[in-house]
Amino acid sequence: MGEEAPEILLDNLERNSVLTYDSDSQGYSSSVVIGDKIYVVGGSDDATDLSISVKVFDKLNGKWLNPTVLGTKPTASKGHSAVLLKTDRILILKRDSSLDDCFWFLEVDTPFVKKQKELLGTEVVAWSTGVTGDAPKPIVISGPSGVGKGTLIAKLMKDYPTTFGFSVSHTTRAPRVKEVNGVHYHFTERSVMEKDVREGKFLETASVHGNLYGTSIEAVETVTSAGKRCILDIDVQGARSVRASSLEAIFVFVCPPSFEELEKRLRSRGTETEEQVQKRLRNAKAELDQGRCPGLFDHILVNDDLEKCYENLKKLLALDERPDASCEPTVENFKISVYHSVSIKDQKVLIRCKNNGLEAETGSMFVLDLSSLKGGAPGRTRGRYLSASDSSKKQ
Ligand SMILES: Nc1ncnc2c1ncn2[C@@H]1O[C@H](COP(=O)(O)OP(=O)(O)OP(=O)(O)O)[C@@H](O)[C@H]1O
Ligand SMILES: Nc1nc2c(ncn2[C@@H]2O[C@H](COP(=O)(O)O)[C@@H](O)[C@H]2O)c(=O)[nH]1
Repeated sequence: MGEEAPEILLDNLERNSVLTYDSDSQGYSSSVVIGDKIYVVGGSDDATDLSISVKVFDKLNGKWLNPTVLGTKPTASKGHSAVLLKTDRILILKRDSSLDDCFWFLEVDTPFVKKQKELLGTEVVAWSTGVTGDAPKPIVISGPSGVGKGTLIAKLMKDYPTTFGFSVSHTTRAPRVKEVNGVHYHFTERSVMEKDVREGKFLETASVHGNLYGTSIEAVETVTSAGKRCILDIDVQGARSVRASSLEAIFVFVCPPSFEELEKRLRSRGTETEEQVQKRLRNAKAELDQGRCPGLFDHILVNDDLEKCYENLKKLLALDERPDASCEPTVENFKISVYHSVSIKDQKVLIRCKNNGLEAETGSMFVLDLSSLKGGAPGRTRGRYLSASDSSKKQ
């Protein structure tokens, strides 16, 4: 496309959103105007790129900006529609896709994207996929080293392997004897991890006991894409960063019954040198103070008797559990056809699918309720409630 402004051919939608045919790349793209920028979604020049591409044209200086694209990208489709929602995100409706792959949100100015723009110093956009219902929130488990976080999480994962999934962190620390790369951690060189941090691949990072640790956006997405509830084992600094992010989670702080017992557990684990044990115990004092800071953690658990603590953890997770997404009604035979139109009215996106281009009266209409949407990048956009009207069955 060179330095030319995107050519807007067909104004088929309200609110600055149009579908275009991009003759250079032989693919459909849509252009959405927000302020001084035009977001061109799709129509990649790169034949090897199997995902929907994003380009940004700056109207002020007449230049194309190459944005950093965060999150899992949607795979390319045979076409899509784009609808501007407020001024911070664009809804992309993929044609001929299953319900689970049809609704995507391209965030262009949400709080998460704004923060990443600041951090990276580049233009940033972030993808988030829409999921039905109020999927259960991720669980952040923090507490001083040796308190038993890993032990409690291992029990949960063993008892509920299809419900919970562990967010595998990155760390620059050396692996312990029984630790497996990719299972317990992604063991990484500091320079590699720092580069990934600069490229915006991390939800949070912290320097803990002299090493760098971090949760990548991909680690969380891998778990949620498998339909599981994500568990993060991170330190208090990490919990604070996640709290400040747009990832809505439940925060649990695990305390030892006493400092002496914590020291005993840490030593009996036998994985650290004396010098490292001393460092971890020093840090534990500060962590215990911060853990009690009001507003950071939703629940505090004392891990005295392991079985009792585990029972309490399970109770609080059940308490916070939202109705299972699979209980949400679903639309039968949902598919966005070639001939469709999209409009917004009263917080609702109306999608009219016609059987062909001529018969205006036949086909189906689907309604997406915008008022129930929450969350978003770096997680999923939850609360995607869709209903069908006229010839389509009601959910
Ligand atoms: N309630 C408990 N009573 C006695 N020992 C326990 C209890 N919970 C855990 N432990 C033991 O304490 C040691 C430390 O536990 P664990 O490795 O799970 O801690 P952690 O909080 O994950 O530590 P780190 O943050 O360093 O990874 C382990 O040897 C574990 O078996
Ligand atoms: N902020 C983050 N903290 C993390 C992450 N992964 C683990 N941790 C915390 O580090 C300490 C030490 O862990 P260890 O395995 O070396 O004993 C512990 O408190 C973990 O909770 C992370 O991704 N981010």
